[in-house]
Amino acid sequence: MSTEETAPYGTGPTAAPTGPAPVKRVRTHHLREMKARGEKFTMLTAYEQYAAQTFDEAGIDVLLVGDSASNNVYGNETSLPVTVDELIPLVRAVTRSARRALVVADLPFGSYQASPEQAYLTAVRFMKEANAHAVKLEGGLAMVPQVRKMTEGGIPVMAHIGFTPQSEHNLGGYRVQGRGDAAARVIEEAQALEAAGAFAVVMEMVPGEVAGEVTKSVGIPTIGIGAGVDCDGQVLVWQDAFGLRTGRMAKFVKQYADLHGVLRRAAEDYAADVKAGTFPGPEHTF
Ligand SMILES: Nc1nc(=O)c2c([nH]1)NC[C@@H]1CN(c3ccc(C(=O)N[C@@H](CCC(=O)O)C(=O)O)cc3)CN21
Ligand SMILES: CC(C)C(=O)C(=O)O
Ligand SMILES: [Mg+2]
Repeated sequence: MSTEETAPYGTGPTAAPTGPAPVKRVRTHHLREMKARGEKFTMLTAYEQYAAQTFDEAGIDVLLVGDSASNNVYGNETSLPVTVDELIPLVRAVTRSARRALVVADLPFGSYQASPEQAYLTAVRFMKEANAHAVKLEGGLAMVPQVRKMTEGGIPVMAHIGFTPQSEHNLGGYRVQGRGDAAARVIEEAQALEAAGAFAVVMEMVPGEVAGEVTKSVGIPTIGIGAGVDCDGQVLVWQDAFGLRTGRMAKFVKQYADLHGVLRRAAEDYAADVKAGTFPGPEHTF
C-alpha cells in the first residue's frame, strides 16, 4: 500500500480521459480542493474486503466503515449496540483492501460522548489498531471540544449533523432535522465544527435548501445523505444502494442494483444442482 505524496487531482502520468482521478491516495485536502473547484466527490460505506476493493476500483473517494455495521453486519435493529471492539477488525479489513480511497472509521455510540479525552483515546485505537485515516463522530455544538481535542492530537475528524442515528431515541425516530426555525442551528453547528477543526461534515436528512445554505457557509466539504444535490459529496449505505438489504427504504435511497435477487437466485441454483446431483460435475472432480 502506497503512502507516497500525490499529484493533484486531474494531473499526473496516469491521467486518463475517463475513470477515477489519478490520485495515489485520497487525502482530506483533496476533498477540500474538490469543493473549491465545484467538483463532487463520493463516499460509500464498506465493512469488508470485497466491497472495499470493488468500490476503491470504481473510484469511490471515501470509504466509511460506518457504525451502521451494527445493522448491516451484526444484525442489530439500530446502530446503538455496536462496540469499538466489533468495529476495529472491520476497519482493519477495509484499510488493508483500499489502495486509493480515504478510509474513515465511525466512532460508535458511547465511545466518545463522555469527554474529549474519551474521544481522543477511542480515535487513537482506530488509528493505531486499524490504520484508519480519519474518524467520524455524530453531534453538533456539544461535540466541539471532542473535535478540537482530536484534531489537535493529529487525527482528522469528519462531523455528522442533522439526523444522527445514535440519538434516534432522543430525536424521536428517523425524522428530517433543520426544518423552519431549526435551519439556523444546523448552519451554526457546521460553522462551529469547522472552527474546531473538522475536515468535512455529513448532513443527514436535512432539507435540500438548508443543506445548500450550509454548504455555501463553510469552507469544509459537506457530504449529504438525504440532504439534496447541493452538498459537495454524497454518501449512501451500500447494502441499501445496491439492493442487498430488502424492505422499506428511506426516501433518500436510490437503488442501483438488486444484489439480494442475484444472490438469492445463485443460492437457489446451487441448491437445485446439489439436490439433482448435477453439481459437482466431472470437471469439478479430481
Ligand atoms: N441499512 C440501513 N439503512 C437504513 O437507512 C436504515 C436501517 N438500515 N435500519 C433502520 C433505519 C430506519 N430508517 C428510516 C426509517 C424511517 C424513515 C422515514 O420515515 N423517512 C420519511 C421522512 C420523515 C420526515 O419527514 O421527517 C420519508 O419520507 O422517507 C427514514 C429512514 C432507515 N434505516
Ligand atoms: C450513512 C453514514 C453517514 C453513517 O454514519 C453510517 O453508515 O454509519
Ligand atoms: Mg454512522
